Amino acid sequence: MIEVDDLHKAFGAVKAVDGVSFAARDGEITGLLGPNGAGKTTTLRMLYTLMTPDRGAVRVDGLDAASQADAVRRRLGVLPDARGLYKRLTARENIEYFARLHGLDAQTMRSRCETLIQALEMQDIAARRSEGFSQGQRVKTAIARALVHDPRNIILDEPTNGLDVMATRAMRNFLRKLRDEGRCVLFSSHIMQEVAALCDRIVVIAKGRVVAQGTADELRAQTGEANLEDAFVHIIGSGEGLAA
Ligand SMILES: Nc1ncnc2c1ncn2[C@@H]1O[C@H](COP(=O)(O)OP(=O)(O)OP(=O)(O)O)[C@@H](O)[C@H]1O
Repeated sequence: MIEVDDLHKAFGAVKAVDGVSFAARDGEITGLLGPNGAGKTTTLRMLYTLMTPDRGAVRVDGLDAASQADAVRRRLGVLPDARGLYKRLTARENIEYFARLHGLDAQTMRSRCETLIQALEMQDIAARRSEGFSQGQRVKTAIARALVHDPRNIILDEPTNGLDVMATRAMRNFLRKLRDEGRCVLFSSHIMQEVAALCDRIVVIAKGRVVAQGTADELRAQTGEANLEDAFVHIIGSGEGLAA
């Protein structure tokens, strides 16, 4: 469970995040949807303790991210916006390296790696050096790496960015599987169809503020629009920046 209470972050005169509050629950996929520059990445960075908020609080499974940052990090698996891999290492070695950083013993490390390689269908790339990997192969490796310590809460910044149709479908199924295991899955996207297809709850963010939140049905009901695309346009005030 991730709880966000009145987060603020400014860069000089730019108020990137201006009072964001929401909760992402266990056993649900929560989508943070907003146009380019809305403040999604900045919000997520504060959630996974990379950035300190100017104001506000984040709690993960009830733990405060500011005062208990290490415990919070252990409970989080993060796919950040930059998916840097160690290019001299194979996919498996990239994953194992993170397992060691998390202090996993050798047997747990091997079994977690194997489970993730199977679940993400990475058998063909596991022994390949990651230099030259396609975008989809890079994302898979980065996700496996993020989940190696079996976290209860998973944060993904635009996980399907740059993926083709098949890879996007596979990613959606994988996120549903994590949800069905009872985990808390939170991801950002500027693609409304993506969020509509996948999310149990949607948090719509624009200009650093939450402008609506709820299930797809609730958002449609709040706006009086028959379809979700029209509801988003209604909420945000324009369709600009919400790519199809
Ligand atoms: N490190 C930074 N320094 C200065 N301004 C920043 C920084 N990070 C973000 N911003 C600004 O904060 C605002 C929100 O950016 P953010 O990256 O959080 O948006 P986003 O919703 O993730 O957008 P996108 O969909 O384009 O990735 C933007 O105006 C951006 O230019």
